[in-house]
Amino acid sequence: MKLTFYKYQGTGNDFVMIDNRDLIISKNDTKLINHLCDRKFGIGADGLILLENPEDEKDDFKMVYFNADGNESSMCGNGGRCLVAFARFLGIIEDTARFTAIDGVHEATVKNGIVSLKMQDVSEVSNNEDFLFLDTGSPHHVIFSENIGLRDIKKDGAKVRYSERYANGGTNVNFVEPISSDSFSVRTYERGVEDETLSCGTGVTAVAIAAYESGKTTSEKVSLITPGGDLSVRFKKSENGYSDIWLSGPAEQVFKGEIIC
Ligand SMILES: N[C@H](CCC[C@H](N)C(=O)O)C(=O)O
Repeated sequence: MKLTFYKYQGTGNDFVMIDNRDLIISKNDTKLINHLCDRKFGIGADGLILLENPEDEKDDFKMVYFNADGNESSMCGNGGRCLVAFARFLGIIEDTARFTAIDGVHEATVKNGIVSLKMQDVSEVSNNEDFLFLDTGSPHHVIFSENIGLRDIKKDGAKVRYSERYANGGTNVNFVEPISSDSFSVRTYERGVEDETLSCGTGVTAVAIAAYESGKTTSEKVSLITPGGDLSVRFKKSENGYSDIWLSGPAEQVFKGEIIC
């Protein structure tokens, strides 16, 4: 089969994007999806995203996300932002979008090359002595630490991800260093990639909320500096938790390609 695909990246988190409105790709083809994401034998990416026709008539499209290991996964924030840019490129939307992903409905806007994605509300944040845990569409373990630039993220992240605490399904792991009262440097180990990625959208969203929850910021708008680029997260704190959460940053098409598979 000759497959047309597009490669997108959002602050260095990169994805194979496929217009699957004709359902050419089966969601059960783990082997194919893993091959397409392989950086030596395939196209290479942190994940693969199918754009499909909406099931809800109020939606513009549907998002199906797979980690590089080929397994369908929980929500991908940077992937959602890239999918909005892809839908705009295909002419499906103009500057606003509404779509459904595995964690529910998302709204998005596109302005001056920046894609802003509304994330699901967060009602529970587990604030422990040396880490916080919350789910922003994907599960995130958040550790505030000094000198994160010196860390071996793959080693330190895998230790947490495969620990007894997360035996049931694992987690993503974020290492965070405060830069100012409203900006933080973040490095992320991603479940399903099983390595450090250059940024993680649900991860920086979790970091922004964890910073507020643990008193490391009093701002409801936070800058997150990742090895792949800068992201911004804004939210509203209420007595029920966190809502009106928006993840903003660039999302770019790198190339279009064809692959025989
Ligand atoms: N690897 C994550 C999903 C993708 C998250 C990340 N790429 C993002 O931008 O949110 C997981 O299995 O929970």
